[in-house]
Amino acid sequence: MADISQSGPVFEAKNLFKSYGGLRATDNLSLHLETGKIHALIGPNGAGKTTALSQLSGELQPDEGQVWFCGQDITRYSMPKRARMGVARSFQITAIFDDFTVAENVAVAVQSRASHHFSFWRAVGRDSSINRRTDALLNQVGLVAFANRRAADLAHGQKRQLEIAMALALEPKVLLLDEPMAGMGPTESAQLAELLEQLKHDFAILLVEHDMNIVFRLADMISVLVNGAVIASGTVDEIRENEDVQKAYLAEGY
Ligand SMILES: Nc1ncnc2c1ncn2[C@@H]1O[C@H](COP(=O)(O)OP(=O)(O)OP(=O)(O)O)[C@@H](O)[C@H]1O
Repeated sequence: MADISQSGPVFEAKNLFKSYGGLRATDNLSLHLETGKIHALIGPNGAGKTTALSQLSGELQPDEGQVWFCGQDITRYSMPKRARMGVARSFQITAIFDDFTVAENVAVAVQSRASHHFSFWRAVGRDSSINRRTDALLNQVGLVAFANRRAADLAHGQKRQLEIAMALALEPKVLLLDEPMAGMGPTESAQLAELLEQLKHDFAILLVEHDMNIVFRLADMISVLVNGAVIASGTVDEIRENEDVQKAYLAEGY
């Protein structure tokens, strides 16, 4: 079992390298995540953000380097195993069933978690505990009013909220969010940003995001990736003022 009582970073990447042929997509990448903080990973198109995220989630193995979670080396663990331990990647591991209602989708996720978590069933009735947990998750992400709506009929932003509820059903400690605002209008983005701000108190969050307004609003820490390497890491103010970042990235109008 992972030790979650230790202090310090809950999740850490140490000196990751990943190459495709002659292309170094990840070049000595290190970063750490702490509970209560959002760490944004930004960089121009092709900088290696998705490749990095995939190594953190377990979808991709690094050529070199390590990934640590709660004091345990999880580098060789698969994505499902990491997810069960508490490392959730949204929005690619969660598949919404279009013909199910919103509540049914969340209930499926709750049930799948429960099947790996025997103590969940002790002393409580099976269905009522699933329903209670489902209701709590719908409440947490602001979808209670849509519980009985077909998932296919949700607006784009609501689907993202549903995906977050499904990710939270896994009882994660770490949330790896891959461009959660993609395809959203300003109102939906603002709503999701508000939700992430609430969630961050309980989780360690890595946010890969193109929308710099959202990044500057939400992030506690920012790492800037260029050609697979972190060229700067710091607070929002530090990154805004960093000349290398301005030259390599912000000046390009991102
Ligand atoms: N499976 C692969 N085979 C070969 N090259 C790859 C593969 N996956 C990614 N790459 C290359 O690695 C580099 C980093 O890609 P990646 O998708 O991680 O960047 P990104 O920062 O997420 O880009 P974007 O912001 O456009 O999504 C790119 O040059 C890309 O073409």
